[in-house]
Order: sequence, then structure tokens, then C-alpha cells
Amino acid sequence: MTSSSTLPFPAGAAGATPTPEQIRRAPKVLLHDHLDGGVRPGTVVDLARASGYDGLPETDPDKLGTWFREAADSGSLERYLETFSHTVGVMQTREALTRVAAECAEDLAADGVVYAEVRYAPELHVERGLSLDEVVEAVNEGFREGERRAREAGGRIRVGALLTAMRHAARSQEIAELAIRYRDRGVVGFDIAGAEAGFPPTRHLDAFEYLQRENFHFTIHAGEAFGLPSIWQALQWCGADRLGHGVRIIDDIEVAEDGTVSLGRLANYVRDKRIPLEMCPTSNLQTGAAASYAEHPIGLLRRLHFRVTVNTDNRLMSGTSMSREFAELVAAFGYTLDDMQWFTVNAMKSAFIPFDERLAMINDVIKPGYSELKAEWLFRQTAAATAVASDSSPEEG
Ligand SMILES: O=c1[nH]cnc2c1ncn2[C@@H]1O[C@H](CO)[C@@H](O)[C@H]1O
Ligand SMILES: [Zn+2]
Repeated sequence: MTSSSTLPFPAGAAGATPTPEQIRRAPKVLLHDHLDGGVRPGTVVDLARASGYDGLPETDPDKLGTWFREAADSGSLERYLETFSHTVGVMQTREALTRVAAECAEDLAADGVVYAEVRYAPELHVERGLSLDEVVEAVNEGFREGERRAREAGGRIRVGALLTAMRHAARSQEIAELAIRYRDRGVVGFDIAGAEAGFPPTRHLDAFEYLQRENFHFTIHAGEAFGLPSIWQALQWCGADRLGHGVRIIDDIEVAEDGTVSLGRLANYVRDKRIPLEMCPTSNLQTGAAASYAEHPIGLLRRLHFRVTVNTDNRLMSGTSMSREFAELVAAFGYTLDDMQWFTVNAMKSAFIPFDERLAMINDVIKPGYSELKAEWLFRQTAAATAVASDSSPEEG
């Protein structure tokens, strides 16, 4: 351990506790969401029927949604990932990809997400003859359509795509080149995903070095199902801009009984360099990376001022949304609107779009949105105080 300090006051000790409705309306920023992990259950059923995919475990949308949540609740990342065969199985045509992407943008906007980076692995969508380029174009078309629908519904969202390469496969260089081809057309970054144990990020070093030479951005799933070596490789060998999950950084932090905290060299590096952590609490509970919301490392990491962000990972498999992730954290840690704003500004600062555009989102959308919600809260407090005061004043005789 290389440095120690005392834990600052818990976040959320006083201030505006958001209501569920305010959590939904609050502007939110999502950096880690898988397109094939967020399909509407009804859409999986429709697409399976239309394409002749007969492998679904349930054909009633409600039952299918429950099946995904329960099957993903397996305690292991490998078993969690098996459930994706059904969504990927029905996402093999242009129309299917466009529809899923449009609905994704629509659903996120309805949940109050104003900026999202949504990832998918093009190599998983070529079983029926689409080229990698056609996959990207179909998804882009869907995101633009979803943004349009959100505007028509009186909302707003901007969606950027991250192209994922599967870490057990050997197509990362090809996918990195695909991302560069589309860097000015909807693709804002690159990622690797899939089973982590046994597939270290350095397997894909060529792709990462290529992307660095191209001045491009990438995140790496690391420190989810495997620990510190994976995080260390992702940062110090591969040059990741952000960490997908990164929860295991907690293994490099010690909290003594008296509240003294010691960070190891890697944890210090992550905090000093403001490396964004894309945390996905519900997903981590399902894969066994954390035992409960209250015990999730996000609580400690937020108190220690790591660059923490809140994400959904897979809305279908986790039965979640940005609002639900925040509601769980509010319940577990007493987070306030100020905490929500802090997580949201962190996420916007860490996005892969240009600096001036991130700044504009923070100043024109995020801060005014939270100010409005905090003003509502103050108004409620004042109204409640006035009501108490008049209740306790002596009755006129
Ligand atoms: O939390 C995760 N960890 C690692 N891989 C994941 C996670 N969620 C989804 N995928 C994998 O990423 C692919 C492309 O979206 C999915 O098909 C799934 O295999
Ligand atoms: Zn993920």
C-alpha cells in the first residue's frame, strides 16, 4: 500500500433525496450499455417469429423477460453470457438491427438518458450474410431513427456507437479498422467484451496499438470476472481510456477498522489519472462480482473520489434501466440529487465525443436539469416546513 488517508464524510448525508419520478426525469448519461443486452422482450419474440428462429425458451414476452433475468442471475459471467445467444440469434438482418437500435434509443430517451454510448459486436451479426459494414450502417440508421422518435415525443437523446470485438475471437484488428472507417459516421469508440478469465486484453494488443496511432478512443471490459492483472494490462499495456466495470480495483484498496484507507499503486494510478470506471451494479450482482447493492464497491469508490459512473450493462438480462440503477443506489447509500449530478457529470466528462460537445452537454443540459429538480425539492421542503408551522400554531378561538 502506498498512500493512506481518512475516509471523507459519506456522500448523501444531507440534501435532496430524489423521488422515483425525479430520478426518471433527471438528465442521465450512459456509457456502458450493450445493444444485444437491451432488446425489448416483445421484440425478441417478434423477430424470432419473422426470421424462423426457433430456439427461444419462451414465446410470451413477459415470461421471456423473466427467463432472461433468471437465467442471467447465475453467479458467473460465463453463464450470464450464454443468454445472449437468443438476442444475437434474432439480430441477423438489416431490419432487425435497425429496429433494435431505434427502440434502444427510444427507451433510453424515455428513461431520461440524454447521451448514451451503446456497444455491440459487429462480428456476431454476420451469420446470415451481412457484411461488417452493413451491420454498422443498419445500427446507425436505427439510432438516428430512435433519436428522431425521441424528439417527436418531446424528449432528446444523442447516441454514439462503440464497436466491440469479442475477446475469445481473433477479429479485433478487423473491428478496430471498421471503427476507424466509421469514426465520423456514428462510431465514437471501441471495446472488447466476453469471458474475461483466460482472455487477457493483451491478446488484442495489435488492435489497441493501431487505435492509439489513429488517435481513437477505447474502453476495455476489465476487473469484472478477473482481478487486478486484467485492469493493469488494460491500462498499462493496452492504453485503455476507460474501464468497463473495473470493480475489482477494490482489491487494491484497504480500509482499516479506524477508517484509514490505503491505496495500492494501481488504485492510486486509476484515481490520480481520473480513469473513468463504468460501474454496472445490478449486472455485477448477477455475475457474482458484488454481493449486494450496499456492499458494491461503488459506495467506497465514490467516497474516495474515483471517476465513477453509473451504467446499465444489459437492460434485458438485468431487468434494469438507468433510473432503476440510480434508485437502488439512492436506497443503498442515501444518494441525493447532488450525487446523481456528480455521477452524471463524471460520465459526460468521460464520453468519447469531442471536448466542446461534452462541455455543452454539461452546461446546457445536465446542470440546468439538476438545478430545476433541486429547486423543486427546495420548494417541497419549504412547503412542508410551512405546513408544520401552521399546524403547530394555536387555533383561533
Ligand atoms: O458485462 C459483460 N462482460 C463481458 N461481456 C459482456 C458483458 N455484457 C455483454 N457482454 C458481451 O458483449 C457482447 C457484445 O455486446 C455480447 O454479445 C456479450 O457476449
Ligand atoms: Zn458490459
